[in-house]
Amino acid sequence: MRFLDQVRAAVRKNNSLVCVGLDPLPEKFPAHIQELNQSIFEFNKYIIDATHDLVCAYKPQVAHYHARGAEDQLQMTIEYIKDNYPDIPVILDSKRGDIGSTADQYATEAFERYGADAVTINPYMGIDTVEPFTRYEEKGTILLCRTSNPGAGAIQNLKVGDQFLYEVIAETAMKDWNHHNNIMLVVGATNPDELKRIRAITGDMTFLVPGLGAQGGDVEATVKSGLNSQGEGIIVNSSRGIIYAGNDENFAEAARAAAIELRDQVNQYR
Ligand SMILES: O=C(O)c1cc(=O)[nH]c(=O)n1[C@@H]1O[C@H](COP(=O)(O)O)[C@@H](O)[C@H]1O
Repeated sequence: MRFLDQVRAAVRKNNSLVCVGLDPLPEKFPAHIQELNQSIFEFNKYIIDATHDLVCAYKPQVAHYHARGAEDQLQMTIEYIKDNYPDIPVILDSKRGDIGSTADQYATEAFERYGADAVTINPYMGIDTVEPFTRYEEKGTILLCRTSNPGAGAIQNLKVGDQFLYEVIAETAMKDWNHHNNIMLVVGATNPDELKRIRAITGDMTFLVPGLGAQGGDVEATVKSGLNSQGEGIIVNSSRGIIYAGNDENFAEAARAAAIELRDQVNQYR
């Protein structure tokens, strides 16, 4: 099934636009999890089991695994989701971007080695660096457009003629690059005005929207600015706000409660 169809089906099945970010930091795990072999995988398993009926996607962020030499646990996490909750798509957050021949390898890594359903990439090197990903027609390619971090505006809000640079990215992605209808954009929840402008440019395109929870994005402004004409079109990510909601024996229940709260807040404004 195509990534966008997988997301749409999961959104409807779970009545949720929430994506849980799997950004493991072992030092933040509860003590009884820290003691386990393969603690990253064990932690993720609890979080996934506790939230799978509340989400439309999971998003493991690769640096959290690579930094600890835990690629095997990333692979096991993705396999666990595929084996147990095959309706929930997996977005590999790797923000790759490189010349075509290298991008080929990154696409192989994301889609063949890890079996991800979608991947985040940096589009600033141009179409030849994006195509190795979009060529996988069933998979999703999610381009950084207007990111959530504090320094983003200094570059992404530069004026190019009478447009902002992030608007050029959005328009180019939609009009010139989206031959297989499998491109999406990252638009941070910390910038509802930009979210609204990008929605106006891109019709019903789907956005990955990180920045709620730990980064302080406003749920109401995000949802109202980001929804498409179907009352969908945003995959709202929270990582730390959900997975570290508790840090004792009941951490999985706390994560579940945080995911329910975010799902319900988002749905309130749909
Ligand atoms: O591509 C991303 O996922 C991403 C883009 C962006 O603009 N901002 C952003 O925070 N992210 C990622 O989204 C997650 C946000 O985590 P929390 O702030 O803990 O919810 C992290 O994995 C970030 O790497």
